[in-house]
Formats: sequence, structure tokens, C-alpha cells
Amino acid sequence: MNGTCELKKRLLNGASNGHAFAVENETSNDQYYANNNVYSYEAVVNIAEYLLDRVPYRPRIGIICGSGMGSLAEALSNPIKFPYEDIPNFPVSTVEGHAGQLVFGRLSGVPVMCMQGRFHYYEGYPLWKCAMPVRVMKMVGVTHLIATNAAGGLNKTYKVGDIMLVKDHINMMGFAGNNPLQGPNEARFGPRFPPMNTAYDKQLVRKAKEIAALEGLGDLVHDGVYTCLGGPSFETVAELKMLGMLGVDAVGMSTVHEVITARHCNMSVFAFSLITNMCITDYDCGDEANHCEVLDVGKLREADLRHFVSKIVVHLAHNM
Ligand SMILES: O=P(O)(O)O[C@@H]1C[C@H](O)[C@@H](CO)O1
Ligand code: HPA
Repeated sequence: MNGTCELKKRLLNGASNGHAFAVENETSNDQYYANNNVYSYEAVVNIAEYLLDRVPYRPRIGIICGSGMGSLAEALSNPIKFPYEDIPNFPVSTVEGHAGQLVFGRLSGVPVMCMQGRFHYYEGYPLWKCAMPVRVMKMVGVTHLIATNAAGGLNKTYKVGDIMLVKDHINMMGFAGNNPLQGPNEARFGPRFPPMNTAYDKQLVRKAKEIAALEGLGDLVHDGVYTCLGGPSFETVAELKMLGMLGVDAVGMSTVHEVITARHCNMSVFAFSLITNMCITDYDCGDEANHCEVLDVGKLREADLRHFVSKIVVHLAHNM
């Protein structure tokens, strides 16, 4: 241990083998944040304080609305809305089907905070920026994240309109070296190397299946593996065949970086995908994936999703 520290000291002093070492570790986190325009801990706290000064209660549940699923936020009673452009230092939504506001309110009487519009990598935001609002949620007092998304169904047993409870993910962008936790670790959020084998709350997945069955949605619900690709182009047939072989059940362009960020700061996570289209894995099929269809299916399932999410929120509120 002492030997390691001694070696580290010598390396930092550039004293090994007579070579001068670049002393990168001397660059403080603050400098890194400033140079790379990254949100520091204090910057996230400032955003949270802006919200807390304007909201008279402290939600413990945060919801991220997927494409075409913004109506989840419209179900909140007495909403307090913060358009992203009014929140100091917040990114703005650029995708159709993502209204671009934080909404606080009560869902079936339970205080919640909703992102009505999320950020995607393909919009030009780095992953840490896409996921930054999750840290704002944490600072506001959220302990449980519900992340929703629209996704293409790759598992052949799924149908358009089904709901896939996410039991695990494959971080494809992480395979390519892109992760929202890249850069110096901010220990006040969480550890340098957070585990991900327990990313999705198993008990909640089980409970959500029970709730779905009780509410007459049982036939629609599956559990499966989600992956996020960078987008915005939809997948080729070969890419989808490859993802199928890897064990992916649904393909999207979000959620994974939010879940990683939420788990890093020890939030409990529940996520589901609305299957808005079936992935095309047949070269002879002339159909094409398109965003309109994604939004249309969200609209069709609006009432069911609201009902499902409000039951989950009530369950969480009684069991936190
Ligand atoms: O925000 P989500 O992941 O629900 O949106 C999906 C992925 C793309 O943004 C879009 C494609 O139609 O829907
Ligand atoms: N692929 C990727 N993202 C998606 C899809 C899809 O088929 N459908 C909705 N979001």
C-alpha cells in the first residue's frame, strides 16, 4: 500500500527514469469542469435550488417521459411547470414528441417530478449532459426513478403496443467508450466504479407485472433487455440481427445513460419500453421505421400508460 503511494508520488512528481511526466492529475475537477463545460456538483445544486424555491413539496419519485408519452405528465394535478429554457443552465429539447419542461404535481395524490421531454445523444448533447437532469432529480430529493421510452420490438413474441419492463440493458455506446460518467468522478454523487448488475429493481419489476395483471394489462407486459443506440438513424437489418443474437429484446435511443447516472447516485430504478414498432429483420420487407408511427402508438396507449404508471407510483409511495 505504502509502496503504491510512494510510486504514485514519484510519478506525479515526474521523477521516474529521469523523464518529465505530464502531471495530469494536478488538473483539479473544477478545471476539468470549466474546460469541458461540464456541470459541477455546485451547478447541479444551483438548478435544484432554483426548482425547490418554487415548489412547496419534495417529490421522491421522478418520471422521465419517453417519445410520445408526454401525456404521463399531463395527468398530474395542480402542475407546476418549468419550461427548460426558463431553468438556468438547462439544455433544451429539440425532438418532436418531447415538450421540453419539468412538471411537478401529484399523480393519484403522490408528489412526483416529471421530465416531459428528455435529451438524446443524437441531438448533439454529450451523454453526461443528456443525463444531468437525473442528478437534478436526486438533489431535489428523488429516490426512485421511473424511466419510460419508446422502442422497437426485436423479440418476435412482442407486438406493437406491448410494454416491456426493462430487466437489464446492454450499454452499446459504453462498448464504444462512451459513458455518462466519463471524466473525473464526483464522489458526492457516487463512486468511481458503480456496479450495474443490480441496475433495475427486481422486486419492482415483479410488482409491476402483478399490477399489470390486476389492471387487465397482463397480456401486454413482458420483461426484457433494452439497448440504446446513438441514433438518429434507425437500424439496418444486419444491425438488428446482430442485436437479436446478443440477447436484446427492444431497441431505442435513450434511457441507458439515465439509468447509469441514477444508479451512480444510488437511486432505485424502474424502466419500461412501449413497443411502438416491430424491428424489421427481413430483407424482403419494404416497410420502414419512422418517428410518426412511434408517436402514434404512444397516443394510442396514452390511457393505459397513465393508469399503469399511477398504480406503480402509488405502490412506491406506500413502500418507500
Ligand atoms: O425518448 P425515447 O427513447 O422514448 O425516444 C425514441 C428514440 C428516439 O428518440 C425516437 C425514435 O422515434 O423515439
Ligand atoms: N429503433 C430505435 N429507437 C426506436 C425505435 C426503433 O425501432 N422505435 C422507437 N425508438
